[in-house]
Amino acid sequence: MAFITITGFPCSGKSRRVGQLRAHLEIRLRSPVYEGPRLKVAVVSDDTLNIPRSVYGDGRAEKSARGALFTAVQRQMGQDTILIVDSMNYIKGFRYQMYCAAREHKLRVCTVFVAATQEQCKAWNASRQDGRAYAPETLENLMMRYEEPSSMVRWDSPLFTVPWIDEDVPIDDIWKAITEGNVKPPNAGTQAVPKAPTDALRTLEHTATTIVAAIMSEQASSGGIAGGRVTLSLSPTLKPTVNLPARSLTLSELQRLKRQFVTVHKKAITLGTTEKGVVDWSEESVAEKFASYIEGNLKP
Ligand SMILES: Nc1ncnc2c1ncn2[C@@H]1O[C@H](COP(=O)(O)OP(=O)(O)OP(=O)(O)O)[C@@H](O)[C@H]1O
Repeated sequence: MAFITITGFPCSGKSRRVGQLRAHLEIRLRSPVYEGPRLKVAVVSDDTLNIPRSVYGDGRAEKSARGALFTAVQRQMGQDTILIVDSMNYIKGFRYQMYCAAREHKLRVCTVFVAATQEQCKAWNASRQDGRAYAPETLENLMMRYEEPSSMVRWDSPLFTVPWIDEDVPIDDIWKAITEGNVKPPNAGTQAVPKAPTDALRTLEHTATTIVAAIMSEQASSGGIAGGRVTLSLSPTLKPTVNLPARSLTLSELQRLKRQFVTVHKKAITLGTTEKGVVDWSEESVAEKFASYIEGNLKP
């Protein structure tokens, strides 16, 4: 039914906010005036998966913890659940990956940004009594790497920011987003017949490569800066549009985005989300996904 992504600095009070949010949601779902479907509220977090904070000091362990979180999130997504993912979710690409999974499950989505100053997080971390404190250098490092959400990109929106001084979460707005918000279709085009994973992987790689080449050629033919809304003519029938910054783009930055994009989706394909029959790995859909990924990740 709905998927709520929590994001924020380490030790910024995310779990505390999730506690407030969960309590509000349960009260509303039990209220006699609630006439919607029967729903349960579920939370997936580092703690529900027994992931210790120490993984954030070790790249490989962190990566595998993120994989475990994503698998658990995918398993618990469903029409009968309001699922909250209570973790830092500090990587844009990871939030995007979960957003795509939510779309595939036809869920309403929203993001809650738990905002606290670095000093506040450090102070809370230092006085933490639950045995879950971060090592000070890990805390520092995570704050540096943190990629703030933006209401301008599809996968973070609608975005609700809860400053640390606020008493409570903006439950009315969140409730509206998850009960009345738009359910985005898995893709903009037609619902395609699911493809075999090998086909999907080929299309993914090939379409992204073609888009990178098309952007470079568009840029060359417009004198070095394409800028603005650009239509890419990939084939007579496939002409996605993409919004580009008004500056010269380098091949290596586009290739880096391509590699990130392919990695994120490769995971989704090999994890078997294609088998649910609702995922479209057609060229049109991949082109649309990659165009929006580029828009959200290119530096202005
Ligand atoms: N508003 C607040 N006032 C006082 N203490 C707070 C507040 N918010 C959080 N804390 C304290 O900060 C610590 C971390 O809180 P919490 O577990 O909610 O943060 P978190 O962001 O979920 O942490 P983590 O990054 O480890 O998941 C706890 O000891 C908690 O008591």
